Amino acid sequence: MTDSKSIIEVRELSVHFGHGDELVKAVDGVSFSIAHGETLALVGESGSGKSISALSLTRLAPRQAVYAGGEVLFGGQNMLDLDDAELRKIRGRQISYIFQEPMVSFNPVFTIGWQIEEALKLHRKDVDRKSEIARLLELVHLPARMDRAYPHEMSGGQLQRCMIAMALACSPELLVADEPTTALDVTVQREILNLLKELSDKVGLSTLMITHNLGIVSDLADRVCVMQKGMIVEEGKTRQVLDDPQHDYTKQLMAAVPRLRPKK
Ligand SMILES: Nc1ncnc2c1ncn2[C@@H]1O[C@H](COP(=O)(O)OP(=O)(O)OP(=O)(O)O)[C@@H](O)[C@H]1O
Repeated sequence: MTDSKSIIEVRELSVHFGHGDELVKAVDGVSFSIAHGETLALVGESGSGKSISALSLTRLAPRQAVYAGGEVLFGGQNMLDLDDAELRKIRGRQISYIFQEPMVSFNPVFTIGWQIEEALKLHRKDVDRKSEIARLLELVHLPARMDRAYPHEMSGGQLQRCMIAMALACSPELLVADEPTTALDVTVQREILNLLKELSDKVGLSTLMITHNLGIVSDLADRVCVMQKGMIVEEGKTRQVLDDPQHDYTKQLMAAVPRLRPKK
């Protein structure tokens, strides 16, 4: 069981690829938990195991991955023990993902409204779908008429808003956002981050945010786990980790952030 404050608890998770000389310990004994309404950031350089950790929460890591040990406790069950049918009920409905590239997450031949409606049909048969689509678009600050637009008619920022609306369509308990703004230009990034912050306050969503951007961590995360080579090397409240990093690797990440203002 998870402790009562945690929505999800990852214990000693290990995920490997390959074997023998080619064994890659993508995730190597990782433990973390996320409380209700909390935003936890996983940070670390490329290849440190952030995405594989996040995908493993619902056993979505690539087919070749071997879940070599540990547990992912959610709703009193170990996700790694569930069968595909049980996992499908949780994915999208209780745990939703948003990814870096919104364009690849939408089907180009259907309108945005149609695609949100399909998510509602699948998971929330009880709602009035038309008004729910309008409510979701409004939640992400898009006009309701955007439901008739096709993905190619939207800007990158608008599409990422739609992606968030779609992720929220099933009122998930946990949102996993994997580099959600990396593909966007800087001003649009800021708008999307503000929206995610607003939603986490308004909807009380728990969020796992994956990023290599410490600016995002500073603005959005309550707590942060720093990953290096598949392991968590430092963990703590965001301010504490950013203001007083203990591990050399965290210090290096901090030093790599470009400064706009010269140090006094
Ligand atoms: N399909 C795969 N086959 C083999 N190895 C893989 C596969 N997917 C990921 N890996 C390896 O697992 C390790 C962790 O990858 P992961 O994508 O989790 O890193 P990351 O920290 O999210 O990096 P990035 O920020 O670049 O996405 C890397 O060494 C990567 O090469």
